[in-house]
Amino acid sequence: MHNSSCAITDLAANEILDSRGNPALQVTLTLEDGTTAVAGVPSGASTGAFEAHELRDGDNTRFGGKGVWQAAAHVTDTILEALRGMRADSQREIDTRLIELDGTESKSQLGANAILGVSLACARAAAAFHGLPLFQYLGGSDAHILPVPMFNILNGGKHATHGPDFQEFKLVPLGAPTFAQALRCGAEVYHALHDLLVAKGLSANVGDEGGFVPELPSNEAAMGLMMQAIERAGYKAGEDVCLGLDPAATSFFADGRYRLERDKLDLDSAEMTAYWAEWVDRYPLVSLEDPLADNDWRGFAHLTSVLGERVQVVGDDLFVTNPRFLSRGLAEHCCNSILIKPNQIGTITETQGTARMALRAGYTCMVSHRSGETLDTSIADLAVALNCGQIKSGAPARGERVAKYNRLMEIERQLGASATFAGKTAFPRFGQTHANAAVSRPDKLQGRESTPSRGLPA
Ligand SMILES: C=C(OP(=O)(O)O)C(=O)O
Ligand SMILES: [Mg+2]
Repeated sequence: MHNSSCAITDLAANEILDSRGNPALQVTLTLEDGTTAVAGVPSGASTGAFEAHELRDGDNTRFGGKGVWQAAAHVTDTILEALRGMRADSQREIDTRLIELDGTESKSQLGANAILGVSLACARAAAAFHGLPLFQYLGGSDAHILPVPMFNILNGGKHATHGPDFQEFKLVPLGAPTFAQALRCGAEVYHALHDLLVAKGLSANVGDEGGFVPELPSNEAAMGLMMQAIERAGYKAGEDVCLGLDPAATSFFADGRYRLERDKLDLDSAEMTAYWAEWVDRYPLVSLEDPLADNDWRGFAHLTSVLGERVQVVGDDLFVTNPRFLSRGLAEHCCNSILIKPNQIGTITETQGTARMALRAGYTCMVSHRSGETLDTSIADLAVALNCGQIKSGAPARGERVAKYNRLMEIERQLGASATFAGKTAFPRFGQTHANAAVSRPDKLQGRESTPSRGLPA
């Protein structure tokens, strides 16, 4: 059945600023019946080596970052010419056409930013045309699971200066009964951490994703602060709230060594794994993302064999949302979870394909924002569409981060009685982990925190 009013008639593209103040691409798509949809494309800082190519203008710098006018021109010239007249609700055909049109493995001809902007705008327009919310259009009538949010409340690595070596220290409020209460918990612990930092005379400045960036004597001191903030906010660590990490280890890996400046340590891959094993013993960690560098496949296989029964090991830079790298990971038993970032692969169809491939293989999936974000909230809908149960979108503060969390609350309200918060079920290893380590062994934890060489300044 052909309905011509769903046909694509126009595409517009322009530069906007992302949350770091760098140019980002915004695409507006129009259908024959007058429906319009807008999509914004985010941008990473700690990018994986094999991510789809984000097209940036040469040295034509604007606003302190490189522009996206070339990508915008591809949208309004080549892509519009190819898609004009196609039905917006034929997402798979449209994405296939975009891939063919580009013709490169890395989407470097048209730019993955141009391609994703169109792919997303197309999905949004089709959803609007059919009178469906985006999560239902993408996920069908069974899309009902609200993801556990991971709140990155303490920033380091490439997302902050003078912070810890590790990029993200995250709260995982898996014990909450609803998404809205998980969000409230995240905000309360975030504020408790702020007050704790002020009380200790530490900086409460924030990094790219809205988390605080205190200057600390060791990386582990950040874990101590997270635990104290949870307690200060009146929650029970290991029960109401667990912890997640994204060290983004590629950023401190060179010549086969992991160099931790804060800890004055220079480790090989096996020693880095042993370092993480100690943290898994000591803290209620449920998720460990990119604990090793993105070319350390053997190291990942070893780490997964040692820790994979107890903790979620997530491949972000390792898999770059790409089925080719995920296949290698499945074959070599690397990780048991994948991060899903639409702009790492470039189309909605491929993003959903990689996520479903992972879920079929028994891997968990976490949908993710980028460190340079726009106000686009598509990832919130995508997480519900996939029923995958996990999302990360930074701190529960800053407009571009809370836009996604607020959208999830809206979806929860829309779904009403059908809404199901993923909670602990999103973490199949939760019961087997040492998730209660901090609760059942407070003496050990306290001991570590008061160790002078590793402890916080008074
Ligand atoms: C969100 C992340 O950072 P970026 O967008 O800088 O890659 C990440 O590494 O998971
Ligand atoms: Mg990451």
